[in-house]
Order: sequence, then C-alpha cells, then structure tokens
Amino acid sequence: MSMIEKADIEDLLKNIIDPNVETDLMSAHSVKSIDVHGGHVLVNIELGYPAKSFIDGFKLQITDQILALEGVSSADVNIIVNIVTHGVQNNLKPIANIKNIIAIASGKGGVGKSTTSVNLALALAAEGANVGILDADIYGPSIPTMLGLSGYPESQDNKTMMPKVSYGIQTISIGYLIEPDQPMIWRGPMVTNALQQLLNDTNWSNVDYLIVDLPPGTGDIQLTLSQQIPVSGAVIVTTPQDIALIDAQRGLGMFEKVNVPVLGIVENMSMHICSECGHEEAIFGSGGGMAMAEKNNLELLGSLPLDIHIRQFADSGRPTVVADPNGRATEIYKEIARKMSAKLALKSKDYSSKFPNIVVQNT
Ligand SMILES: Nc1ncnc2c1ncn2[C@@H]1O[C@H](COP(=O)(O)OP(=O)(O)OP(=O)(O)O)[C@@H](O)[C@H]1O
Repeated sequence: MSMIEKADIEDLLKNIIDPNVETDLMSAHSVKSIDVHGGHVLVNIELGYPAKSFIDGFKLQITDQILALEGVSSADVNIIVNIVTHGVQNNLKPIANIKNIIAIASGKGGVGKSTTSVNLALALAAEGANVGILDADIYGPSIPTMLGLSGYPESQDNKTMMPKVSYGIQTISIGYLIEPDQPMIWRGPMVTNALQQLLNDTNWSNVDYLIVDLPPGTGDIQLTLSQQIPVSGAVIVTTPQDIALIDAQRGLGMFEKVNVPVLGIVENMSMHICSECGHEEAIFGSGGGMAMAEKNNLELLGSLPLDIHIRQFADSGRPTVVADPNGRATEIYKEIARKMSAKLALKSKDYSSKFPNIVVQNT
C-alpha cells in the first residue's frame, strides 16, 4: 500500500467545492491545517460564515473522500466557524459591538425587501450567528409587526436604548418610538439623524451581522446612508418584473458609487405555487434576477416563490423561518443567508490576497 502524503490531501481538497462560496476549500483559504501520521489524516477547516445546518453533511462528504484515498486508514475532519469583522467603505468608523453591517435594498417598494430582511436575519441566527436588525425604513417601519414587537425600548441609563429582542434577534426601529398612526413628515436630514441615532444609541450586544432594512428607492436618503453607515456589503432584492429590475439596477449603481460591495441578488416572488393544485406560474415573469446577476457579474443568491404562507407568517409576527423551520422556503432563506455571509468572508480574503508580495532583494 502506498504512503499517503500531505500533498495528496491538498490535491483532494483543491477539488472539493464549498457550495456556499462556490470555490474549492484550498482557494477559499478554509483549510487551517493538514496532519498526516502514517495512514491517519487530520484536517482542520475554518469557515468564515455561520453554517449550522450545512457543517455535518459537508464534514461527512470530506471524510468519505479522504477515506477513499489509497493509504488512508482513518480520517478526522474538524470544521469550526469564525466570523470576523470585514472592511467597510471609505474607512468609516466601526460601530461598537457590531462586527458587520449588511444593507438590504430594493429599487422600488413592495418587492418584499422587509420580509426578506427579517427571514434572512432569522436564517443567519438559525445557522449560528448573533444577529441584529436595524429598520431603516423610517417612513414605513414594518420590522416590529413582522417580529411581533411593540412598545418603547428600555433604557438603563436614560441615554441609550436596549434593543428589543424577538426570536433571539436584537432589533431597533423608529416604529418603537412613534405611535402607529402618527404620520412621518420628516425631511431628509431629520431622517438621516434619526437613523444615525437608532444605530449609535442602541446598546447592541456582540452582533456578528446587523441587517439594515433600507427604505425602497435610491434617493438622497439612501445615498447619504450608504455613505455614512459603515457597511460591509449589500444585497439587492427584486422581483422578476422588468420595472422592478430597472429600479434594482439603480440600487446596484448606488452601492458601486459608494464602494460598498454588492454580495448578490435575491429574486422574490419569482414563481407562484398554487396552494390548491401545486401548479407553478411565473406571475411576475421569469429569469429576470438571473439575467440581472449575469449582466452585473454578480451572484443570484436565491429565488423565493410567491407563497401565501410567506405573507401570512410575516403578517402574524412569526416569519417563515421560525414558523416553518423545516419547510422549503426556510431552506432557501438559510441557503441565501449562508451564501451572502460566505461571499462577505471571501471578499475580505480576496482583498487581503490583493496586497502585493513584498520581495526584499539583497544587492
Ligand atoms: N415571497 C412572498 N410571497 C408572498 N408574499 C410576500 C412574499 N414576500 C413578501 N410578501 C408580502 O408582500 C408584501 C410586501 O412585502 P414587504 O413589506 O416585505 O415589501 P417591501 O419591499 O419591504 O416594501 P416597502 O419597503 O415598500 O415597505 C407583504 O404583505 C409581504 O407579506
């Protein structure tokens, strides 16, 4: 029997693709160590994104492939998760106790941006991350309703607010501070101030990802926000309709302008599945999200169906990911959450690998 060597294991790991980053384990810099003693192989892997529902299956897949190599008698594969802080645009100052801010944006209203934000936040939490949501939709805050929360946030020092917590998610929203039927007639600068206060005056606790549910559109407010809040990445939610796509394209342009990397596109309401007969119908067209992703060299992170349960769960304050944890839609939300956070983890590695090698020459 031939002896197994570390290089053989490296070769194997170069051919195992992590589906969340869509890159092999070696190129993604996920392999921290490989030890080979006789026929025993020990591999330590570190993922930069939460992946509770994925790790066991992936570990088994890697172990089986190592065991199938000639000369291997036993294999141990350890996978740990380490979520770190990633870079932000224009060297803005990080917010205390928040590692990464991800903005969720849409070009136009009503495409399901808030529903997607809430479910992605819950999906990140289900995958093992500490998560917060900042409801930046000052004119139409919907996060409190979707998470079944209301009432004024508590304050322990009369200066800062405690986030209101639901299903383990820390949240803050202007909706907690105003009466539900109070009209919001603020001008741009007031809104920007209110938002900065919500972000900075909340006692966040050890947040890995703060999801910011931005207002729809790409006006001055969104632009100012994306210039003032230290955002690590953005996700664009769109429906497959042409008009929504045109607006979403503008959203993309806005983030490019302020140097915030767009992590990908989520297509919402992409297919209607009839609750009576199961028939699938592309009410808002089909393939639009994919076409847009391809055109902009971005990834379509996933597509959610137009599903009456998604609306009913969100309206009742118990979004899909908590109401139906084993359902297909939850699986899609978790997959998108993993891909989006994996993309973020990979981007900063890309960035660090772009630094030139410094060669010191002895003359
Ligand atoms: N995939 C889906 N299937 C069925 N209903 C959905 C889906 N996504 C969102 N909805 C419903 O569509 C409506 C609009 O969703 P939501 O409030 O999330 O949109 P939005 O883009 O945040 O809107 P706005 O920013 O204009 O307030 C809600 O009633 C929501 O429950």
